Amino acid sequence: GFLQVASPVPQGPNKWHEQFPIAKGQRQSPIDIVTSNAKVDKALSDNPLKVSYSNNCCQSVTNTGASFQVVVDGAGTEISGGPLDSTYKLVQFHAHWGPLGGDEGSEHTVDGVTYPAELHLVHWNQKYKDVGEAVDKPDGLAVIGVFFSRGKEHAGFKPISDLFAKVPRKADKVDISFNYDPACLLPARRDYWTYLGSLTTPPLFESVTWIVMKDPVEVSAEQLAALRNLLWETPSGEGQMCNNYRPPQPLQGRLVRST
Ligand SMILES: CNS(=O)(=O)c1c(F)c(F)c(SCCO)c(F)c1F
Ligand SMILES: [Zn+2]
Repeated sequence: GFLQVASPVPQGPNKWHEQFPIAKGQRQSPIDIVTSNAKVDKALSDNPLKVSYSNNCCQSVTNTGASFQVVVDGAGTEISGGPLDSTYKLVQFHAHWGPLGGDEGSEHTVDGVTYPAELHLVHWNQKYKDVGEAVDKPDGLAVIGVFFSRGKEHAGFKPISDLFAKVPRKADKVDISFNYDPACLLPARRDYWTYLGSLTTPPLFESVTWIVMKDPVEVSAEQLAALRNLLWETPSGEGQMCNNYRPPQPLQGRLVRST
């Protein structure tokens, strides 16, 4: 369960509204993506999503106490096009996952189907001076979500998943000394669903243009298990970090568009 700094007992997602009323807002995330209700929007293909990351942008991996976070030096890590009206820069990526060996763990679901984990590549709108200014603006952030399915090892994710054992505790941090291009984590087919939503962890700001890739990428059972080398505080003391996902929230009449 999630930790709320204010109270000694961990407050799960169904209690967040007490401290963050926006939890019951009109554009909360994640959602269940009902594929038959998604509307193909030609404008998305007419102006394709452009992902141009550099391969020396990743600086370090840290344990945030809620996930791992690969911190990125935003230089040359831009996305634009598709649903975006401006250029956004990558600031970090992290993931959400479920219990050992289980099939739940993703935040978004597709026609009710869950995946064992979901990667989030977080970008901020360059019209703002920094991510701190962007984080609570309606067009402040763009998050690319990538579903992880259990299968063959993901060679591109291995250099990162091998680092989790080096950051077992909150605030542990290890530098990334090798070249790494986060674009290797994207599926080959770049089709996606997009909708207006929010952060999925407190403060739950309604500031995210979501871009959820349709195709999952395969990672091995061992790579999913490596996520549990990360530890966090549980009611009975330190334990394996898992189930750090928020379940789907009411769509509130929003339109989900599709390429
Ligand atoms: C989408 N996943 S999330 O809500 O859990 C999430 C997160 F965990 C982050 F740390 C950040 S960084 C914000 C400025 O630092 C973020 F934008 C997020 F959207
Ligand atoms: Zn996330």
